Amino acid sequence: MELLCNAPAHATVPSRYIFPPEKRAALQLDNDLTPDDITLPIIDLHHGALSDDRRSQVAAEIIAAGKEFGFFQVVNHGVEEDAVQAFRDAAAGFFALPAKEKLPYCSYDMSKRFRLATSTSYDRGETRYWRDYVKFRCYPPSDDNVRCWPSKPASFAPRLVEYCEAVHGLAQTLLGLVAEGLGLDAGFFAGDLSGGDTHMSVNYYPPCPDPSVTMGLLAHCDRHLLTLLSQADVAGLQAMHGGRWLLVRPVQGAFVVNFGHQMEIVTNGVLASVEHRAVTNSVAARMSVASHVHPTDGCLIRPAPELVDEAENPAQYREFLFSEFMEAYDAADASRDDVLESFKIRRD
Ligand SMILES: O=C(O)CCC(=O)C(=O)O
Ligand SMILES: [Fe+2]
Repeated sequence: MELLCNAPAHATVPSRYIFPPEKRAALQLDNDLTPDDITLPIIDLHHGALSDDRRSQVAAEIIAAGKEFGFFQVVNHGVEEDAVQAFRDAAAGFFALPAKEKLPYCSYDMSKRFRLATSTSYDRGETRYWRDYVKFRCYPPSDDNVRCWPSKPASFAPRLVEYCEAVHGLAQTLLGLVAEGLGLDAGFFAGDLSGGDTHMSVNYYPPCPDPSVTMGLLAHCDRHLLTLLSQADVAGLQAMHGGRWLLVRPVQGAFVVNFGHQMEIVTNGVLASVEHRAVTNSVAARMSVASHVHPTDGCLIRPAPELVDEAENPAQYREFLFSEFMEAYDAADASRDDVLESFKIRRD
């Protein structure tokens, strides 16, 4: 496997990474057209010390941000900056290992519990994406999960456990606030809907000599319930908003939060799963650490009856098991419209 992280710094872009002009990102970082008056909401969680009044205000902010953008950032979220940095350092250390140490992990087999790969396994064409990544189950630290994690660097596993414990707590806090903001029971998302193993993607985008001809990560929606992403201080993530790509500007210490397809379906379309992608830059390596909160495989997914009204607001999606959705997503190569098609209820 030809990993970008094994190559010396690139002086030029090899042709297999050059997208045809019509498929390039019209909006690049170097040519940032994102209007200053549209910025993603930054929501202050007050370190979890929320009085009842403040709680309902924060819950309302989250729902408003979710409806308008499907994306927001959280600060003062209670996850220690040291824990974030320590895991980021360990993950960067993994990509920096000698090629032969990483070789045993290289795989496009999606059933592997820890795998390292490049570009994407959603093959929508020949051109490669300027990205290496690892994907694995990061929480809970069960024996089945832990034994698949790399032993090098030695800090990887212990720092991962600390990071994921903290991020799990934050995810549950956010889900409680989402439920409250929607008028659901505070524990609505706490059972099977968020009870599957959390999956992590660590995406590594080395500096690219010509960002205008490459893409970091294809446009996609996340397939699960909720994503919490650390991008540190290097920009590259863009979210679709009003028909154009909006740059998710790095905010010191923040987590970027977005909703996956399951949230869109369970809320009957109120909190949409929004398309996003990553672009490259020529100056700095970028690493994003995405924690994906999953339902259990056997979880029955359906629009929440509390949010459905057969006369005024009928269910837009049929019932299904989460495992069925996972298969459909892979079969549709992560395309938003294609994957949702088979779960939508037709009314014409
Ligand atoms: O690199 C990024 O910021 C985007 C990562 C992402 O969308 C994902 O891992 O699902
Ligand atoms: Fe994503």
